[in-house]
Amino acid sequence: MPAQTNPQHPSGHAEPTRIDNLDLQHLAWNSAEFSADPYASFEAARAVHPWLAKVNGGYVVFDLKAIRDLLVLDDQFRTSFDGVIEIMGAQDTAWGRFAQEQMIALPEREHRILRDAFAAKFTPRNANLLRPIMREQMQRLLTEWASKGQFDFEEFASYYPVSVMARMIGAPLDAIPGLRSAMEVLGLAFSLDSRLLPDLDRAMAELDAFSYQLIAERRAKPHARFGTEPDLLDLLLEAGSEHGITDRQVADLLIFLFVAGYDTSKNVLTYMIHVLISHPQSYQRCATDMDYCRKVVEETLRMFTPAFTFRATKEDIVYRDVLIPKGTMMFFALNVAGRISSDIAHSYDFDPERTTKADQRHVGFGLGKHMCLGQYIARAQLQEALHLIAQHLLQPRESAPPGWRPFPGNWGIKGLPIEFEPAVP
Ligand code: HEM
Repeated sequence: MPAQTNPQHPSGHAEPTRIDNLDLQHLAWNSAEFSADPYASFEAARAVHPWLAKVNGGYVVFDLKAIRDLLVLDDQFRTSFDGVIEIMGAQDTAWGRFAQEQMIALPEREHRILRDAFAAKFTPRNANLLRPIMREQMQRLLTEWASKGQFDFEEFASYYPVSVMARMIGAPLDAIPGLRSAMEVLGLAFSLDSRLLPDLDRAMAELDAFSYQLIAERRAKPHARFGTEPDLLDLLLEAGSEHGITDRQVADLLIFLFVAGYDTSKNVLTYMIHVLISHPQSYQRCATDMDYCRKVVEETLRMFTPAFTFRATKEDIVYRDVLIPKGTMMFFALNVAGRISSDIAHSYDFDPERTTKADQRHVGFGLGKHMCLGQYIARAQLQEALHLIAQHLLQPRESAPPGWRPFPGNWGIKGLPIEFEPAVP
């Protein structure tokens, strides 16, 4: 990144200020108040510095442009879960092993081998081929739930990503409740509460047994579940054999796909309905206009995404006029960047028809070499779900105010009780 020109300095360039010498707002983000409204605190931080604040253990970048500039510097950052494992005291546990060996945490070379092996299976085309499965699973859920006239939308939404993923890899449908419970436990891991460790380890043991059994059965009978057409598990096993990837790694990838797609998709879907309830005309249009559903999904992801991410600097970095020394932990607040942005007009307004320049695109799926592998699947899932939900749950309204999940972690709505008129079949 070029340093800024500074007419006060003899060289004509700004002398960068070390990040630890900056006057920054400290964000205490581990509180219920913060989770319910992080925007007020980030706006207060922005009044002190345009793109940086301080948090326990490091610094947080919250401005969209700064995130877009920094998160692509793959050679200068490394993903680091060491701190998380230490805080949790999870060094020799099943969850600790998984957290350190999951795809996103792997050292550069191992990550590249896995990513290169599997990326070709996660194309927009392959995601589109999965749309019938997505529609079928959402239709099943609606048939079961819609006649109730009221339910907790978050609970309803939680069955969708896990059942789509189960179908994508040909897992038996009776595995879904167990998988969902395991995901609920694992989703809490990044709230960094070490009392959760025994539960995390139990969930890992169940997921391990499930994945190894599925792999063994599939090896014995390739393409077993859907006749002659390979499903996602067939494709992953095929890619794994070609690239010499072990069963341990394939099992970890399966678990990672469930984990990566569960809370994220559920929380975006829940937030999307929360927003649409206060935009009834948009909601109605989603029932008939699939292209509009696409726009609503993108606008929702700009306004809200559950994920934030973190990296440690591998070397000194100078960005704008700030020196970030080697070994600094940087958090990237993807989840608020679409609103806390000086570049986006009326950033707090929900406007699916807004025009967005390329350098203002949301970062809900991250950027750089770890950018979400499942992004096309996630988008297709959300679009298909929204289209069907808007057809079946008419005039939804909230019957109680929603709660909020912890902010650092998989943030989002915790409980969204709604009432609605079921569509007459
Ligand atoms: C709306 C739903 C989703 C959101 C918001 C989301 C968000 C993200 C983000 C922000 C990252 C990058 C993390 C980082 O850089 O540290 C990521 C990575 C990843 N996601 Fe997603 N995700 C979603 C759904 C999915 C689904 C459905 C799948 C699987 C089918 C998936 C698979 C992955 C994988 C494998 C990675 C790691 C890629 C790598 O390390 O190379 N995600 N996701």
